[in-house]
Amino acid sequence: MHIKLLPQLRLLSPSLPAASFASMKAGPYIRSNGSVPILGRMLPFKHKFIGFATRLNGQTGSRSFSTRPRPSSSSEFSHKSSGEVRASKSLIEDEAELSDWVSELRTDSFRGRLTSDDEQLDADRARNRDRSRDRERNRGSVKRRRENEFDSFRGSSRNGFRGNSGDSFSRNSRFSKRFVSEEEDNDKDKGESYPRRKVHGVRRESKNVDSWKGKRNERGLNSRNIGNGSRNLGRKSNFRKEEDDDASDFVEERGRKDTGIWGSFSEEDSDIDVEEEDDDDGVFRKNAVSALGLEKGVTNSVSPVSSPGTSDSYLSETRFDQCSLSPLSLKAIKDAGYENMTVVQEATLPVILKGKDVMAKAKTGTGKTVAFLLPAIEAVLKLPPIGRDVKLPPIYVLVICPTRELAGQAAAEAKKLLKYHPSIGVQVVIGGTRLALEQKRMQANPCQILVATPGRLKDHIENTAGFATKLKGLKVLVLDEADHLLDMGFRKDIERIIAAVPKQRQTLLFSATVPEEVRQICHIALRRDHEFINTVQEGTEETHSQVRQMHMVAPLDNHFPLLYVLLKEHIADNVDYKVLVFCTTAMVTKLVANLLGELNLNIREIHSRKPQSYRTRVSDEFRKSKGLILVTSDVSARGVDYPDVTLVIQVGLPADRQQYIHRLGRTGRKGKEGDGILLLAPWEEYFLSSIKDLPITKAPLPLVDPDTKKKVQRALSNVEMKNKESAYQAWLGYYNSVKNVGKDKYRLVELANEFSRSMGLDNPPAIPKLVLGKMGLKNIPGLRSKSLKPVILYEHVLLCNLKERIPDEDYICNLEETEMAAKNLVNKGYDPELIYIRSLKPFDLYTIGNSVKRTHHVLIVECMRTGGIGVSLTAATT
Ligand SMILES: Nc1ncnc2c1ncn2[C@@H]1O[C@H](COP(=O)(O)OP(=O)(O)OP(=O)(O)O)[C@@H](O)[C@H]1O
Repeated sequence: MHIKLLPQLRLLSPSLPAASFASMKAGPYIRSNGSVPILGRMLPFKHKFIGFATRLNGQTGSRSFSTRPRPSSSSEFSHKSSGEVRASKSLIEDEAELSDWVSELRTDSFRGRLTSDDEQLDADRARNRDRSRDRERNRGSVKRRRENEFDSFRGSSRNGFRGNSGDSFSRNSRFSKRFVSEEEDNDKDKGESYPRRKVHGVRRESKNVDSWKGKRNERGLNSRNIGNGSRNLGRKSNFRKEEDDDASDFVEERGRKDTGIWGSFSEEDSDIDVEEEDDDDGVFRKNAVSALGLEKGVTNSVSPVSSPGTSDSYLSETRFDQCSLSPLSLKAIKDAGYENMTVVQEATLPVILKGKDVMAKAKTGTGKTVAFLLPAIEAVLKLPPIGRDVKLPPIYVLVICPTRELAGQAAAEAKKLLKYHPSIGVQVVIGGTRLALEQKRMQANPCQILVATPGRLKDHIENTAGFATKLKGLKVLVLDEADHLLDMGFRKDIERIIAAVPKQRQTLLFSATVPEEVRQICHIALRRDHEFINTVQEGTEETHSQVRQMHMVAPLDNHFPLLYVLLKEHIADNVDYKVLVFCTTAMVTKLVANLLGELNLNIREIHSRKPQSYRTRVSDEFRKSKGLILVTSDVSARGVDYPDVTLVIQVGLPADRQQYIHRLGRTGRKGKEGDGILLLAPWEEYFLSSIKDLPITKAPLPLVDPDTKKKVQRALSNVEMKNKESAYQAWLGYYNSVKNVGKDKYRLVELANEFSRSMGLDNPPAIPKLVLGKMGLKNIPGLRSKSLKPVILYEHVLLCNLKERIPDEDYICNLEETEMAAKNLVNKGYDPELIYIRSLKPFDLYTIGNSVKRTHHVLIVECMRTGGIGVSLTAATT
């Protein structure tokens, strides 16, 4: 059920059609302490306030709270065997943007001390030293004996290793290894550490790199030639495979049959001996059809590009001007400073220009955005101009990105490429901004290309007049970070969006990771004859070999001091340091940022609970800066292109293997060097099995001296109690959703309380009963619970000067923040039925209601301008 707040409908209750409220139950009459008099004073008319708490039959219970992407209902997560949890889209990740200051819930504040464990720390150090020594002994041929791996890691940065990496990459790019030969794969199967290849080129230019590579070789991992390989110059060796497809509802809707086309095409298929064929676009492909014995019923092609998977080179030898692009596009490309195509661009451009659907996989930071934007722009250029009399000019290209930052970035790249095509307009629609503003902007400006986040796009489809009609002219649909968008968290929105665009269209799916599950369901979006262009050779690393990856395992209560030491060490070694610290949830991010700020590090923080304007500002600043640390949740995990990031630290479990790879991919972009550290607690170590094919090595823990420990303790005691409480609750919610940890609730609570102690708290903070219920943690020993009161959110237009006169339990927001505040409160465990919004603008309230209803099912809105009475908006759309 979807109730619109039309101006005429402002007066609720008796006059509303009974059917509209059939599923609602009148809630308690809510009086807010003191709020009515204040509002009454502000308004020249008599003010009444009636609240209607509505309840959606059966839905309340099913909407479980989680700090993780979306609720903990088991159906909404797909668990991987290794214990990974494929996180669904978070309420807080992108759709639920939350006002920072609104999170100031009153709580009993108490500060504790940091419990440290020197003995454990020392034991860890000793163990790691031993392990390190063993490794050293085994190494034998390593020229420079290192005191320990951590020092070596630091040393490599000191030696200026990073400096010339970019060059080495462009020099060696070529068509590195395009295809793994049988010989190489056999080597791999035998566990040989270094594939023998008939290749030319440089292995590594830096000694440090060599030493790292040596380490990898010892581990039997895929150390490889870098930036070189068999030079099939001017050629591309792909192979093609087609197979039978089954029907799928969605594809039938699009008028074609499709199936889990990837299902039977395993990664080992790339070992198949193939025969080369010259394609008409000048691209050599290796046709695997006959070799695969799949001639019958073959429907799609899979084209691992032969070289890039084994090369860390991101540039190909092909120049943009060798491709049939419009002269004005070429001019813009030149202005952007791009001359040669990147490998993924070279591989995909000819295929996309031919109009084919493409799913492309290419490593992080290798130019996928241009790879899909450029041919999409060319497609628009080929279309006949729209007559002036057309009232609703179509949107031709729709790019969907999972986060706002990414959407903004893609739009900026599109604008660069459109520099000399002024008649083609790019617009962005993302959450956290006013729907009405976006509506106006789209009306007033050309919008042939639209970049959007899924939730807001769905909002426009449902609520913006004429928008659905404009989408009917769509020619190209792009899903950036496609695996994430097709994951459970976004799936419903994406399906709804796909249903709203024409079946006859070109679809492009791009990502650095394409797990098997996504291959199975990509037919939701793609045509049966699409091509899978994989520039990451199957069976080889999905990460860049010039990024050194390490993990450290330490008890939870050592994590904060260790993080501090790691950052200090890195800063000391890198004048131009630029670090990303990934935390598990938004509230943990906030806590860590507070702590590091207290420790006088140059910190910025970004997560979904920050207002969009703040996020944009911080993101822009970090892009341009050096000497800065960005503490972040997963809003920065994918796609965000921050140049020259020197170190990525991941604290705690990443949501899954893909997320680990994407987070790590914020460094090592465009062939640059970088470092990655994963900091885990001992009980999180199991995660390593899901990334065991990646060249990640265990590093001994750096020394944390007693002074440093005390310093961190002091800093922790300065962090506000409410931040610790929020972090504790968020931490509990996150790990509760992680199958391996959350399955044993008793153990989970023990660990959460360990986390609480690591923040310096003697007693764990109390958690709202409602939240505990939703997390399935009622009556688990070790938890403390509390009840919550109703809350009223005030739109601040008239009340901003009266903040101090508003009772404590109420909040003042501007209009965007009202929505965020509501979500924030729900995330904190407030019952949505006890959240009330007061505002003066019926239209905007309508907008808020419709946005919020996606995730929260009840908001009660009071329309005072007309002296109206409360109107209930419900989240139910069915
Ligand atoms: N042909 C090119 N030559 C040089 N630089 C390029 C070229 N194409 C793109 N770039 C630059 O490469 C950088 C990385 O590009 P982009 O962000 O599209 O990578 P990506 O593959 O999408 O990464 P991720 O997987 O993290 O999303 C950007 O700064 C972009 O401007």
